[in-house]
Amino acid sequence: MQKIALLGTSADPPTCGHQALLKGLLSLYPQVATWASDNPQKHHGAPLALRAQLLQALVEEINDPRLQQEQTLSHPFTIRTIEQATARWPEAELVFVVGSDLAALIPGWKSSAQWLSRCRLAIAPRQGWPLRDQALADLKRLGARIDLLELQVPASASSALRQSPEQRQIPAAVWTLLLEHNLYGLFPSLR
Ligand SMILES: Nc1ncnc2c1ncn2[C@@H]1O[C@H](COP(=O)(O)OP(=O)(O)OP(=O)(O)O)[C@@H](O)[C@H]1O
Ligand SMILES: O=C(O)c1ccc[n+]([C@@H]2O[C@H](COP(=O)([O-])O)[C@@H](O)[C@H]2O)c1
Repeated sequence: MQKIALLGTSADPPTCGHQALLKGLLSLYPQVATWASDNPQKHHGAPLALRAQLLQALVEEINDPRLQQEQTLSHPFTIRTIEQATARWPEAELVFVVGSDLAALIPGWKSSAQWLSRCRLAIAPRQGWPLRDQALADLKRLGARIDLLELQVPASASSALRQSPEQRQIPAAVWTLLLEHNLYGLFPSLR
């Protein structure tokens, strides 16, 4: 069965961390799908349609035919995303990817045991967020089948960049759009 890695992101904004993660996934999986979504536990800095555009710019910059932006998978709740992905690729083995910062939170997500039974869960290391044995044990108790990914991803975080945008931590094509739309207070005098 062909594996498809699925990476949902708030893309608020996409960072060099997302870029490295997507490229790393392309080195591990034959196909990678990404989308911008709302996170039910967060307030976002830009509207979803604009965040989807930012992510599209990153996907185009990476420019690999095995990477696609699948906005149809976008839903705040992963259970719905997995249902959509199963309908989209009924023959594939789905691999839902998260950074290690989310590992301990997944048991609190809507219907997590239900969607974990329908895909594999891949966890990428996130600097500053060591994967705790307790988090792994809790996920396994819920039935998760887990892949621990050996990837090097820079420590960039969208929340920090919303507070203080830093060009070297944002992919070039995304930066161009941030300037164009004056996002995240890049030009305070125009706010
Ligand atoms: N630098 C990074 N290293 C590893 N994983 C990352 C990194 N940045 C994002 N991810 C992962 O990518 C997915 C999407 O992350 P998201 O778009 O929420 O970015 P974020 O930087 O965590 O945002 P925020 O700072 O606003 O919480 C999550 O699974 C997250 O763990
Ligand atoms: O299903 C949930 O309850 C749930 C709670 C928080 C986040 N998610 C999903 O997890 C993915 C990563 O979210 P984020 O905000 O870290 O980019 C994204 O696809 C969200 O829709 C899902």
